[in-house]
Amino acid sequence: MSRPEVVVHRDGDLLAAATAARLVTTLVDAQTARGSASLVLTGGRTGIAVLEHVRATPARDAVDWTRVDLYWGDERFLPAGHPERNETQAREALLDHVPVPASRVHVMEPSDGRFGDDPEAAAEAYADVLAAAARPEDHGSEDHGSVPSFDVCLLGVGEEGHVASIFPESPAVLERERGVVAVRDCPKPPPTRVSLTLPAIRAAQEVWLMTTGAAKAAAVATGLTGADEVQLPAAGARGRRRTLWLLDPAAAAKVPDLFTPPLA
Ligand SMILES: O=C(O)[C@H](O)[C@@H](O)[C@H](O)[C@H](O)COP(=O)(O)O
Repeated sequence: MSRPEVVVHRDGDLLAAATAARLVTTLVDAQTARGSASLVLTGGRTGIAVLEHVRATPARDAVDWTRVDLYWGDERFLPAGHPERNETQAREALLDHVPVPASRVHVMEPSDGRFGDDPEAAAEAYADVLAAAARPEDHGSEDHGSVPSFDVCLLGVGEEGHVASIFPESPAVLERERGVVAVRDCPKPPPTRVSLTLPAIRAAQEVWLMTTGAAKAAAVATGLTGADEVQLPAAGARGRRRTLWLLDPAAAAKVPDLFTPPLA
């Protein structure tokens, strides 16, 4: 597992633009090396802003969108097309604007989908989707079920240190075997969600935690300086090859000097 690195961008808009540029380059590199690329999307303001910037940059055409597999780190368990679904927001921000084939957009089931109002069944179905995409060489040291070694996993960070829908001291953060779980009574609305677990996130080659604003500063500093993942799930979100915290100055304000390189 990789050691976290920190990049501090001058403001939130620049962070989203620079992360979009980083993402385009990383997807191109993965396609050059392997023929296709895989990306885990996140909900939240920063994650969606990054997708809007990808859409706006002419460099997005350097990516062969017909050879990108898209997954979600978590989904708000709502009816299909609901404006609060992470899928709906990602489609509007980017996916409706690039030629990604429907067969490569791996959504978590909505609450009016194949399994109706049963988030546990939706989670199990998503675990099957991931298992079908995993290759033998993707198996890592953790027993997370079978999960592809995603090229990049994007994550937002909550004020109390949640990532995806993995909240402090919740059943999801304690999960060691399954790669996907249903989440109930989630403190951030809506209360019912489906989420990857930390072991599944750690199957990714690169994990990018993106956040802005003073409200996140304590969680960021604690997450970077040795917190227990059960108390602060972001601390346990690491990539196999790279773990990047992409911050604005307000979110980075409490990070010890050692971690904060000059503004980018
Ligand atoms: O579906 C969601 O709500 C998320 O995936 C969640 O984990 C989000 O990324 C964080 O809460 C940060 O959200 P902001 O970027 O809006 O602060």
